[in-house]
Amino acid sequence: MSDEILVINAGSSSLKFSIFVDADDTPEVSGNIDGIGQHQPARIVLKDAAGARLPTHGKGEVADHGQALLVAIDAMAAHYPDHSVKAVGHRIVHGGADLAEPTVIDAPVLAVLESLVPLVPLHQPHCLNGVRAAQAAFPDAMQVACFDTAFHRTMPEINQLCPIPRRFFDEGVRRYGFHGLSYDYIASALRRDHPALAAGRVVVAHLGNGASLCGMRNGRSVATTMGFSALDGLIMGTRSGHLDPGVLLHLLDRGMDAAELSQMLYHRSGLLGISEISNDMRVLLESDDPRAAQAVEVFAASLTAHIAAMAARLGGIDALIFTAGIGENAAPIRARVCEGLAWLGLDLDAAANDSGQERISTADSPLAALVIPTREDLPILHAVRAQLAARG
Ligand SMILES: Nc1ncnc2c1ncn2[C@@H]1O[C@H](COP(=O)(O)OP(=O)(O)O)[C@@H](O)[C@H]1O
Ligand SMILES: CC(=O)OP(=O)(O)O
Ligand SMILES: [Mg+2]
Repeated sequence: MSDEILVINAGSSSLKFSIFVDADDTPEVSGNIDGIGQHQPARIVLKDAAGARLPTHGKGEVADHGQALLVAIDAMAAHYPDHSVKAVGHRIVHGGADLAEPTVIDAPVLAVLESLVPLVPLHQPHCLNGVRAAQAAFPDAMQVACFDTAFHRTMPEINQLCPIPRRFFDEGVRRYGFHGLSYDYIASALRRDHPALAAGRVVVAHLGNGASLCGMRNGRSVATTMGFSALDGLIMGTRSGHLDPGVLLHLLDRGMDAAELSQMLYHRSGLLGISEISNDMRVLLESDDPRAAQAVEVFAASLTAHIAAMAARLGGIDALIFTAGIGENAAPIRARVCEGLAWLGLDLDAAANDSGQERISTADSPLAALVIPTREDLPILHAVRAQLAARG
């Protein structure tokens, strides 16, 4: 019998999990359950410590993130029967204005997290379903919340203000920013492997289903493209990103209500909305439909423009980092963006980009471009270990 730490990352329609046994950072078993609540069979991928695929048995629909956690626990138990989970670390998308440090979840903390559901309706309910399912499955385990908003608490107030009447800021309508666990990991990987770049002006592009940029100086967040909600900034798989607010007024005026608008902006916009084919970048890159090509073009152009704007906020840029599903895997997207930033001093090494190297800019490129796979589970794991150590 051994003591394990389970790390859970509940996304909008996926649940990623990793189970750690030893003192190192390699999970014994990790998995991704995708397609949750989509009224179709979920996709379950399990891997062992060496990254090799493990067989899975689940083929049915997975209705919500609570059920997904049970699927994950079953899958884990099948491959690793002798387990006793000592602590569970959760990615919680929103910590609000008050919660930033990793926090042990008790009833009052859970109530605060519940109160933030209206701010991130696509994410926070799933995170909390995961917490409740983990509490039920492991009643004696410590549950620790780690927040996506926390990394951005260092942003100066001018980058947290929305340009609407100031009183709304005091009511909580402010730019919080998300994907902070990913940015936290990238900042630490840069400090470890590229200390000179880490000390400089860096733009990190987290390009998954949700996508955002973080502008960092000396490894700390200065500005980010997601704001009050996870809708702002870059064009995403099914979310609009930045949008003329006049469009929303027009649609409200035409009789759309808030629920319909929300459904459209979160689930039917972005790459899916423009292409009418898919939210999945792989599908769009392989398609020969002109609408797919247009969606890819709009995505890349918007991304390039936002990176340039972020560089201006930082007063210049020393490194551009690509991460998450699209950033790590979509070489054609990286190529378009890097070529569009040649005027900023980015000299792409096309062969390095196509062959999956870490550095994709030439050796003497003034602006360095790197691909660094993200590990959102690691800041959570380290926070859980610290909480366990603090409690003896
Ligand atoms: N080989 C690939 N080429 C292009 N896009 C890819 C590739 N692999 C994954 N992706 C894209 O990555 C996205 C999912 O990224 P991921 O970081 O797993 O998202 P999330 O954590 O938000 O669910 C999808 O849009 C998918 O199409
Ligand atoms: C906050 C957010 O957009 O998360 P994800 O990319 O996991 O959807
Ligand atoms: Mg994600």
